[in-house]
Amino acid sequence: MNSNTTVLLETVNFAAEKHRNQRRKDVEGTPYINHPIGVARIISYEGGVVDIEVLQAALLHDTVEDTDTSIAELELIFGPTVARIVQEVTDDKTLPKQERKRLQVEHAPHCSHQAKLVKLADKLYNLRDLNRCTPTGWTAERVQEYFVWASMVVRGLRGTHPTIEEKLEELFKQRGV
Ligand SMILES: Nc1nc2c(ncn2[C@@H]2O[C@H](COP(=O)(O)OP(=O)(O)O)[C@@H](OP(=O)(O)OP(=O)(O)O)[C@H]2O)c(=O)[nH]1
Repeated sequence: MNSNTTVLLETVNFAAEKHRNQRRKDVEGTPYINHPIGVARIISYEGGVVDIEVLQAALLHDTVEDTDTSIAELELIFGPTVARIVQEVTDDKTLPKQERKRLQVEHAPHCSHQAKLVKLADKLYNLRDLNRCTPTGWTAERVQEYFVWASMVVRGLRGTHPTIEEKLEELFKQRGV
């Protein structure tokens, strides 16, 4: 087995352990790990990106925001580049939600190319998921607001990956955003 395969399996296993007890907000309670795996798959399969550190960061992108994982732990296990990309896509959960959302729009254009790829794929996955089913407790208005906000973040990520951006633009168009 080549070493990239080993590295990716180590990474997905780490993420699965960390997200072990978390579920998505859909009615079926889909295991949370489906999301980071799906984000990495968009970058790899749909985007044709082979940068292993981007794929690792995609698999790990919610571990710091949503579990007990620290950036230092990621740096120790996966190295400084992966840890830095995850840091760039991690929201500060101590801030009020509206402030977090505002900061994502503000920071998007200043992210590294690698972090922009993860952000684009994260948004594409979540928007497709919203089209698939409405999370528990969400109104149609809240879904529409998420589309509008995501379009503002994606605007700041333009010029990163034409194919993934086209797929996002198609979803925004369908929603009249
Ligand atoms: N569409 C969808 N999203 C779900 C589901 N379960 C969990 N989520 C997560 O919910 C977040 C969006 O919900 P919000 O209410 O806007 O944000 P919040 O959870 O941070 O408060 C996204 O996480 P995030 O890391 O905050 O991403 P982002 O909003 O920063 O892009 C998304 O990954 C689901 O079943 N469907």
